Amino acid sequence: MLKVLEHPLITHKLTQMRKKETGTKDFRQNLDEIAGLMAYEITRDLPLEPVQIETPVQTCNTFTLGKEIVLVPILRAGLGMVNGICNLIPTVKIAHVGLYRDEETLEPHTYFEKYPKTIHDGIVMIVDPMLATGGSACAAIEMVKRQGAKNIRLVCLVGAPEGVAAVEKEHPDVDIYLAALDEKLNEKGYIVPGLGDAGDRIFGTK
Ligand SMILES: O=P(O)(O)OC[C@H]1O[C@H](OP(=O)(O)OP(=O)(O)O)[C@H](O)[C@@H]1O
Ligand SMILES: O=c1cc[nH]c(=O)[nH]1
Ligand SMILES: [Mg+2]
Repeated sequence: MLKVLEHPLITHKLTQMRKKETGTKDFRQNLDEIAGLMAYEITRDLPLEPVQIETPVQTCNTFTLGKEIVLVPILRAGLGMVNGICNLIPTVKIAHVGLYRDEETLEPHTYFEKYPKTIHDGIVMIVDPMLATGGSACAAIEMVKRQGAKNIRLVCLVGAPEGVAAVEKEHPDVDIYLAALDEKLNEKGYIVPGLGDAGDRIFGTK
């Protein structure tokens, strides 16, 4: 399932990020804010479990979140989405998946992985601003599946049709959430119109 989260605040903030003159500080801040807004939409269907509590007035039958949520940022750029989501769901556990895309072959390479023990039982949200060829996302999904994860959502800011198709083909069980579905990839594998290299813009490495 692909869902493009169309919301005026998300669109406005993404436009600020796309502008080439936007510097590191504003790029990071807008990414942070969009990640929070996306998390609000994506968590609408989270399972709740019944609890009985005491209010100052009387006994109350109500609900709390029933499942642990595991956030999986794909390093580096995915780190830029962690704070915004943590602000909304402070109890999330955080895994880390280190992947970089070879600039020539566009193939993903793994350099780090670390997971909470309960990942197999949680609702897993893999986050990365960019879904280009889909190679990195598919590799991250395979990595969390190897840890036993079953309930997996992929949350990206900007996606290319090629990346969406790759994830849908290899992992039809994974729901994909985007803030925008762009036109295509260029000859270097960059998303068009896109926003450039997300990692470099977040961390100021270019
Ligand atoms: O869909 P794909 O074709 O795999 O491309 C997308 C990946 O490329 C970027 O990471 P990059 O390799 O630049 O690493 P970085 O986050 O460390 O900059 C981006 O953050 C994704 O992880
Ligand atoms: O457009 C793109 C494609 C891959 N990675 C990025 O950071 N940007
Ligand atoms: Mg990069």
